[in-house]
Amino acid sequence: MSSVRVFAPAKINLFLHVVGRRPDGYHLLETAFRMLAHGDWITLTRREDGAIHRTSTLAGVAEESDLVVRAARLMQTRTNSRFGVDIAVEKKLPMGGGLGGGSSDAASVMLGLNRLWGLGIGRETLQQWGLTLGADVPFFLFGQSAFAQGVGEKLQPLSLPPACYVVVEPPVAVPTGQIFTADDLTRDTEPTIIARFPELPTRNDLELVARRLFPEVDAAIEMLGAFGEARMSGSGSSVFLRCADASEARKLVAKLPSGTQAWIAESLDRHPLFDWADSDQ
Ligand SMILES: C[C@](O)(CO)[C@H](O)COP(=O)(O)OP(=O)(O)OC[C@H]1O[C@@H](n2ccc(N)nc2=O)[C@H](O)[C@@H]1O
Ligand SMILES: Nc1ncnc2c1ncn2[C@@H]1O[C@H](COP(=O)(O)OP(=O)(O)OP(=O)(O)O)[C@@H](O)[C@H]1O
Repeated sequence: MSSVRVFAPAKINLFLHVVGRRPDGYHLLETAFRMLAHGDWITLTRREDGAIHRTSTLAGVAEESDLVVRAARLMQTRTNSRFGVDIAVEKKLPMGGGLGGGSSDAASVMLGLNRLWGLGIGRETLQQWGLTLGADVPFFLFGQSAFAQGVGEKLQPLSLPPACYVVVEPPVAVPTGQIFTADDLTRDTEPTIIARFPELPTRNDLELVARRLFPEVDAAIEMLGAFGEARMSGSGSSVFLRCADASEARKLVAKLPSGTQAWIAESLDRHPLFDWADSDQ
């Protein structure tokens, strides 16, 4: 095998509570992550000369700072692999959309190279390495619905019934750092107890700040909220709503104003590359 085409799913945060702040300024979170069957596609072609290249373009992101290239370099450095790779990304997920697109791309490259370069690295090791690329990367490597603590790296499996979601992408990219540094962000939500989720009331603590700073997010929550409990994912901008089934989701999307960027996706219980990580000894 010298070439693989791999999927990089979106994630949504079913809730997101900010429960504290670390001395380095990073925030302690409690969140429930779930993957969706909608995402980017990445083709990895092994190179024998050790070079790592991105062969597609991504507006505003230079090759060396692209998370797919950084993920490949990380795998090469940590394992001393003699192989290289050409990476082509078919980008479907918006940047600054709160759907973890960049993190998911990075995780799929790590899993893809684990197989393409014959590395056999264990899942927990990959999760530790992945955290250096972004807070959401360990979740995608974990590969199943999860309750997360810390900055998102302490993960426990979460059993959730299958569900269908409508996701609206407002026409704006939200910089995550701008939301976390806002003066009016509340940082003292009581820690929740995983055993009591989903009975306990939850919310996304980043939502109020994002709505204030980005009117497009506010408008999307108002629009989708007319049909049920619409919620923002991550630090925004995307907004999601759970529907009873795909047929209800299609009816709902048909009622949205023309020009709305919206899609429907089923939940994904297992990452398609889950088996490409070994278990740690
Ligand atoms: C909000 C979430 O999407 C929830 O899943 C993630 O925690 C965000 O993860 P991410 O996009 O990978 O964020 P990063 O690129 O690591 O962080 C961007 C900036 O957001 C702030 N940040 C991020 C995560 C966190 N737990 N606390 C923070 O304060 C930091 O200022 C950081 O410099
Ligand atoms: N392959 C990549 N795909 C997307 N963004 C990338 C990639 N590589 C680097 N980036 C940078 O990372 C930033 C965050 O991108 P990403 O799509 O992960 O945001 P997000 O959907 O808001 O994620 P999160 O839910 O983690 O906040 C982008 O604005 C971009 O500058």
